[in-house]
Amino acid sequence: MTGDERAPVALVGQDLRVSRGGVEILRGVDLTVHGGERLALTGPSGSGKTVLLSVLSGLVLPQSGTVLLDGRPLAQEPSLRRRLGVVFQGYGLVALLTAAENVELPLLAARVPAAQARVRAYEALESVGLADRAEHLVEELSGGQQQRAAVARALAVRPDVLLADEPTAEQDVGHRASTLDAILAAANAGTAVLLATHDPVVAARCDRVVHLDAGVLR
Ligand SMILES: Nc1ncnc2c1ncn2[C@@H]1O[C@H](COP(=O)(O)OP(=O)(O)OP(=O)(O)O)[C@@H](O)[C@H]1O
Repeated sequence: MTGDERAPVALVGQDLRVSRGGVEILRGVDLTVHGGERLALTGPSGSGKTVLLSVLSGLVLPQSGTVLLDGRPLAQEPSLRRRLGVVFQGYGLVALLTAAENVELPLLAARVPAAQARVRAYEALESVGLADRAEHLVEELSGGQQQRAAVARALAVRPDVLLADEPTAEQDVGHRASTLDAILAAANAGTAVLLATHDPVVAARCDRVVHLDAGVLR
């Protein structure tokens, strides 16, 4: 035991439906990602991958359907969202904080002691090759570095579920491989990993691939 293993739990989406402006974006999606599993979500641009990840993360409420984490409904228990790590396309980093401070934020919110939060932040930044930029402000980082900082922030919380939208899209080939290694390694500790991707290299490294087509999962 490394001390990081945890009982794997599943994230389940049941009959998820989302409409915007009269257009159906998700048309009854059922999806389960199991603890320890690496699942790739593919599909053409506009097929609904980002919307599906937003719903599964609890950030967007579906018109109907349910998201369950460990059998409990996310919509009714918002605190469950602390057990999720998310990497979205805008990254959501705080520009006037350093990379390390950004990674520490959710740890401090989870009442991890400050010294421990710092160690975990550096470990996570190291895992995505960003330790040498840890003390730089986000606004001083390149787009690809910001993306890796967002990945580090999601990994540092040791989430039950990691939801990531194109988490290596801004990386060169070398950093794509190492960032993907760090993300996929989370599954070894029991994290359920769900990656939306257009990249066949990323999909090929996952255990399972599901395909979204015009809001329907195939
Ligand atoms: N807030 C919104 N209002 C209206 N339409 C939306 C909204 N958000 C998303 N959409 C539409 O929903 C569809 C799915 O969008 P989404 O971003 O989930 O696609 P995607 O599969 O992630 O695409 P990409 O691969 O290009 O990132 C698109 O047609 C998009 O225009």
